[in-house]
Amino acid sequence: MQNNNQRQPDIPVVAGIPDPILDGIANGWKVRESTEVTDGSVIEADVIIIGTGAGGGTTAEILAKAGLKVLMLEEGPLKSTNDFRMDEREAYRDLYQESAGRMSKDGAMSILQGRCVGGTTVINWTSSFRTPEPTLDYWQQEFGVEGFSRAEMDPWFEKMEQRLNVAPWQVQPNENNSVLARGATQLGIDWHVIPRNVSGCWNLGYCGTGCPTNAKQSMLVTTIPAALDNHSELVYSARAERLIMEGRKVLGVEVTALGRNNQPSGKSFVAKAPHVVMACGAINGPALLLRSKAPDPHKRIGKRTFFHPTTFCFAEFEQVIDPYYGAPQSIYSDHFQWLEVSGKVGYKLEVPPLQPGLTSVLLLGHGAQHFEDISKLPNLHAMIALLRDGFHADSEGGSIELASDGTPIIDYEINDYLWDGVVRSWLTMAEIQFAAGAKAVRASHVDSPWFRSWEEAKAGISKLEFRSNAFTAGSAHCMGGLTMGEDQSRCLVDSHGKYHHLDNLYVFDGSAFPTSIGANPQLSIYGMACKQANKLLETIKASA
Ligand SMILES: Cc1cc2nc3c(=O)[nH]c(=O)nc-3n(C[C@H](O)[C@H](O)[C@H](O)COP(=O)(O)OP(=O)(O)OC[C@H]3O[C@@H](n4cnc5c(N)ncnc54)[C@H](O)[C@@H]3O)c2cc1C
Repeated sequence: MQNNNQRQPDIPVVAGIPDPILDGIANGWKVRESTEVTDGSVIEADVIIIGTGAGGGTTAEILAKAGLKVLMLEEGPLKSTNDFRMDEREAYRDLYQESAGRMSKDGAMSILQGRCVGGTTVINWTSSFRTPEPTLDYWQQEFGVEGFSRAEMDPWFEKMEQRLNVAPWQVQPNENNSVLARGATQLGIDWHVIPRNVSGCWNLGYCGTGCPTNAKQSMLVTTIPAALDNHSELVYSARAERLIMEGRKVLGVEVTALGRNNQPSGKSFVAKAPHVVMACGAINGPALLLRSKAPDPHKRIGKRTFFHPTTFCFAEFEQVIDPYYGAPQSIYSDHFQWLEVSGKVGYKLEVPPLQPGLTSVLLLGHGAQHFEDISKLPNLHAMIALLRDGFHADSEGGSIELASDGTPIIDYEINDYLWDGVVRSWLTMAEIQFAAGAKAVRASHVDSPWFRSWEEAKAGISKLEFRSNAFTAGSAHCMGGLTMGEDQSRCLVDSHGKYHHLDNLYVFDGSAFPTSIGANPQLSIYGMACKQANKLLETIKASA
């Protein structure tokens, strides 16, 4: 057991760890920064993969190992082991979309998403869940998705779990996570240990700033090196600007070479291949298709974009929590998740890591009160509830539009249906925190005081008013926008991930989900991409 009154020692800067990317480049991998590609030139390949995150990395390894010449295009920079210094400021600037400042159009939801080689897998918190069965069933019933039953998907999940070393976390949870387990046990709420995709994890807690020890089995240290070992090519800081199309065929991709500060360098090139896989994730995937004016007879591009809108509840404890150290998410509860599949919104309970920069934003407020709140950080705990959006007529998701410069605008509203879930989740979290021994609890709403007892919180939280921008609704789970299913009037890609209205375009990433997942999405994407990339491989072989 951890002694809560004993502070953990300062963690030294991690040094002397091998850097697989630098080693690979030294050994002759084909890796170029986009500005090294000759302006106006054409790169040819068997398959182009746009984006190198969960979907892109998985696909690249499978196709490259089968002997195909794969070209990976990634808009973000290439950063690796030696660049990851557990420094929030550097990480948000270098590894996140819009330097971690991505927001919904009304400013009410903060959206964290990756932008680097390896995508969001480089900065995620390693929780690894298979797609819940009710979600798979719902997709089949509502969208005609085929081949995604529990029995059909499990072998693909198992394959990726083995590839990425997914296993329940064996180490004692940190105090931040223990609060959830303790409070839930007190109240008879069931909880479980989270499986993580790590190998030899040092338990540092800074997964969100890039793993400095290569323990996190992100695409950066697993599938991308495997693809590069098998004669693939990677061009980074390379933004797919537009698809080049003729009739029902994609001929190639216009690529903008990004230079300093992620801005266009003035150079561009074209990539050509008989098959193009989009794996640039939700938000940016739909934006690419909108910029390209891709065929969309039913105006579905960007529609049904989901986020697991996430609510926060903070608690102050007498004992030290040190919420920034240790595996970020190791305990969860689905007690309130599946009470009704498509009725009132369900939610998953987890515990986020509280690095100081992130926490100062999430805590809301300003001035002396904010200073006082953030000063309590070593004794603070936070719990999150991830609302399962997309399973109800009043939860149709957001939509993606284009700004005048072609960048995505995210229109997503917290409506009455979701607000009901927001309030219920705050009540649940506050009750668990008090049951675990919290001395004060605060919902992440500007009008919420620090409540001193569960009775006070119960009365106070129910009175908090809905106002856009008055409370924290964050998201680290961007999903949907290019709905998968066989009903072409509602869906854009078929159950194999092929775009319905083009013959050689595929979407293998989280944007294809017809709803949110109801669990952290990475393993759903790995399993789905693994299945779909193998199917694509069969198709390519059959047509050779
Ligand atoms: C802080 C944080 C913590 C998280 N924790 C977890 C967790 O614990 N468990 C879990 O399951 N999930 C977690 N997630 C989410 C999970 O990592 C993502 O859902 C998943 O990686 C998405 O996979 P993807 O393939 O759809 O897209 P991504 O992994 O985001 O990859 C898309 C890639 O495409 C690139 N790209 C975009 N547009 C273009 C373009 N036009 N041209 C070229 N490249 C482009 C992007 O830069 C990016 O690298 C977390 C996310 C965040 C932000």
